[in-house]
Amino acid sequence: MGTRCEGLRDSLSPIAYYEEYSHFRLDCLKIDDNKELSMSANEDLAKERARCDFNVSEITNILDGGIERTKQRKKIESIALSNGKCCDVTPEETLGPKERYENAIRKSCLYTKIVKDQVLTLTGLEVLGSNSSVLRRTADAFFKDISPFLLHLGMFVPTIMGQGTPEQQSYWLPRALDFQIIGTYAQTELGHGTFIRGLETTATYDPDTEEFVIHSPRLTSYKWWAGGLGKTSNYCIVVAQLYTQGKCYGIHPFIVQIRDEDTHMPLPGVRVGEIGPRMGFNTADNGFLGFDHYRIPRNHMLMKNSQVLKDGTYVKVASHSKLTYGTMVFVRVMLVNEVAFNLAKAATIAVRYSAVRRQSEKISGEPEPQIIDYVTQQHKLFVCIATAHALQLSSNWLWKTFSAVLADMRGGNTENLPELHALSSCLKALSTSDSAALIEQCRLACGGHGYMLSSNLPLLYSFVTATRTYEGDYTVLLLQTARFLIKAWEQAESGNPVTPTVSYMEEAVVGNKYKWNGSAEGIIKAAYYVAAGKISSSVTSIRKRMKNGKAFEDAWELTGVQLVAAAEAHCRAVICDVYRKETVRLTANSSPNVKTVMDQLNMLYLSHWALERTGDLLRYTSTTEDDIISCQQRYEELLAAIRPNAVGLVDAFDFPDEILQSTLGAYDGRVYERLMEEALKSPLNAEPVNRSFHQYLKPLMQGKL
Ligand SMILES: CCCCCCCC/C=C\CCCCCCCC(=O)SCCNC(=O)CCNC(=O)[C@H](O)C(C)(C)COP(=O)(O)OP(=O)(O)OC[C@H]1O[C@@H](n2cnc3c(N)ncnc32)[C@H](O)[C@@H]1OP(=O)(O)O
Ligand SMILES: Cc1cc2nc3c(=O)[nH]c(=O)nc-3n(C[C@H](O)[C@H](O)[C@H](O)COP(=O)(O)OP(=O)(O)OC[C@H]3O[C@@H](n4cnc5c(N)ncnc54)[C@H](O)[C@@H]3O)c2cc1C
Repeated sequence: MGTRCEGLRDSLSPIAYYEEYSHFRLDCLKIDDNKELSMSANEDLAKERARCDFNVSEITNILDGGIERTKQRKKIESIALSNGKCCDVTPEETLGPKERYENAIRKSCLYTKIVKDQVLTLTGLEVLGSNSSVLRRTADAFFKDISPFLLHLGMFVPTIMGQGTPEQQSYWLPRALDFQIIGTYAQTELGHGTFIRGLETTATYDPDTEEFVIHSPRLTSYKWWAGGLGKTSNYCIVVAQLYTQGKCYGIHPFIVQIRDEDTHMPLPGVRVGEIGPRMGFNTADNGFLGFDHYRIPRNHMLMKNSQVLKDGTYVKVASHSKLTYGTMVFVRVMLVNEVAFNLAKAATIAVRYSAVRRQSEKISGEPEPQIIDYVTQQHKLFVCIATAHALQLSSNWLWKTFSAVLADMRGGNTENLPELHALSSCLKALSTSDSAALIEQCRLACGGHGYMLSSNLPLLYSFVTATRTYEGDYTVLLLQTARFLIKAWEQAESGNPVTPTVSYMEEAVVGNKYKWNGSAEGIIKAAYYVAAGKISSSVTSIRKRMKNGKAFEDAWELTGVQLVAAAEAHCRAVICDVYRKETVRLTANSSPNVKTVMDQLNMLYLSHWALERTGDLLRYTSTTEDDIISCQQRYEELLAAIRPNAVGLVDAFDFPDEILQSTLGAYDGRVYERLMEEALKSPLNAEPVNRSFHQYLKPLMQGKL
């Protein structure tokens, strides 16, 4: 698929295996003689591109954040892709767990070298911050699954940057950025993931030696899950309960060396390993880690937010108690972009495939239509394109909000941190949950072939569905947002000013019912009214329960289902609002056809969610059945209007084949040829008869077992 890259045949044993079976493979390919396997591009896709009525690169530039950023992305992509060593000769998913991991390390080192030698010199450190999505895109040309180094750049480095003092940063960052050390982020334990105040690993300060003693008192205190921890990392951030002068001060981050820098052997007092096969992330050596009274120097505690002095005195530096959670907030912000990118990939695969695939007859005896011409298929797919746009634009907006709050906090102002926490929590929850569901929808839209790993859809799903859990589970994060919403509601009720993202409450607390109008702005306002209605209902339930004698905590817990729904509705309204405003802003100077198609996608998203939430609209606004009927009609008109531009729209995501890594989604649409090429690489096709025939089947068939 894409350009197959050679040149790595001697680096791994599976390659030799491949060499052997390639004779058999060549035999099979004799099918070529019958001209069944065509090398030319698919005609239907070519026709689709010819009928697209807008300038594809204009939308690419909008999504990239401007023409200059597109140019820079393409430059970085071409550096990485022209290296010619990115692809596997043997599909990575056909390797055993050990070979797969070793292959992932080989590719990670290769990729890191390219980034260090060529990309960083071109872009500077910026590529690790707001521009890191470029690295993520390019990395996908190397990894179908996950790089074992993901947590190094994704969390180890950001934690040092966010939690270390300037001195600690100047000591650790050069080593980490130069990959002299490789680290990860070990917070979750066997016994606790969500409730981090309940973590059990301890870090007890010993003033005599000026060291911390890191200890895992019981099985449930073992660190569990950290990516790259099992075999790759020699350092990691360990989050542990800090004890000094006989008192526990709660969880704090420490940099802990776990393996010898030369031999890579686990250090005495450290027990580390890999946690075993998982649904996805199988090349990321997620690990476990335990300590037996393991000592680290005092200055290995990351001390930007709080310090332990030589004599053991604890000093709180930060002005907000939750600043230690900063890395999690940062990664939640990054994840919105991450899942938008993965959804865009899935949409590209499924839309291109649906233009190539022909199935059934609309009218008996007539040629089979492209499946993309079924309105039900359009219903499955176009919302995926629209959601990828919605999340991409929301992620850019969230990044700006995050950067502004960070700048405030550098000046000591943490006033906007609760709003940022509420926003990043719900956007992380919804974006990951929507993307996982829609990627699965893309897979289902591709029928049986979507089930093939070579389509890349199953791997995309297994990766993205994990994002719903890690970095804060969906429900738990929505409940965090709900805390903020309920407080804001109470503020609005008592006539006090509220922050911008909840300003809709000021109007809603008065008790007006919103009158439906089908414009974009009308639907957004309705969405805010639904959110307000759900928040108001939750507040009423909590108060009623408290009136009946429940404590606040119990009343809150019993209202949990409504609170999650309220936070979901709030976040949906925010996404709809941001998506609309950003679309209008970003297409202000676009050519008319780009403006039209972007507006259609935006309206499709808004109508889709209005129809999905019909019950809420009928309950919390004065929307009527006739309004719903006209919304449905508008939605179906939009499907028809978008149809001719569907392939152009996914082309605008601008994924090179090497990054898409899909038999079904490659640019030229040679779907069937690629499926067969990939099938022939299956290790089971290495020989005409498998040895199990002689060992088991034959004796069974001949009654000799
Ligand atoms: C080639 C590479 C390129 C690089 C690019 C990278 C791309 C990136 C993509 C991918 C990389 C990443 C891959 C990652 C892999 C996975 C990593 C992991 O999973 S690491 C583990 C994460 N673990 C969690 O997230 C635990 C979730 N749990 C929690 O966050 C907390 O325990 C929580 C929030 C559920 C409760 O915390 P409480 O118990 O301390 O807090 P309470 O008592 O409930 O609240 C007190 C107050 O503090 C606020 N609060 C809580 N958290 C806050 C926060 N973070 N900020 C501000 N306020 C917060 C609350 O809202 C509350 O506020 P009021 O009192 O109501 O006003
Ligand atoms: C692929 C993957 C990679 C990961 N990588 C890392 C890593 O690198 N480093 C790291 O430290 N961790 C990592 N994790 C761990 C991850 O952060 C946790 O799994 C996650 O935070 C959820 O915690 P948990 O597993 O303890 O689930 P639990 O908290 O046990 O949740 C189980 C269920 O209980 C519910 N629940 C829990 N608490 C509440 C509540 N208060 N109210 C209502 N419902 C609740 C949840 O909604 C969920 O349905 C990774 C996880 C995965 C799957």
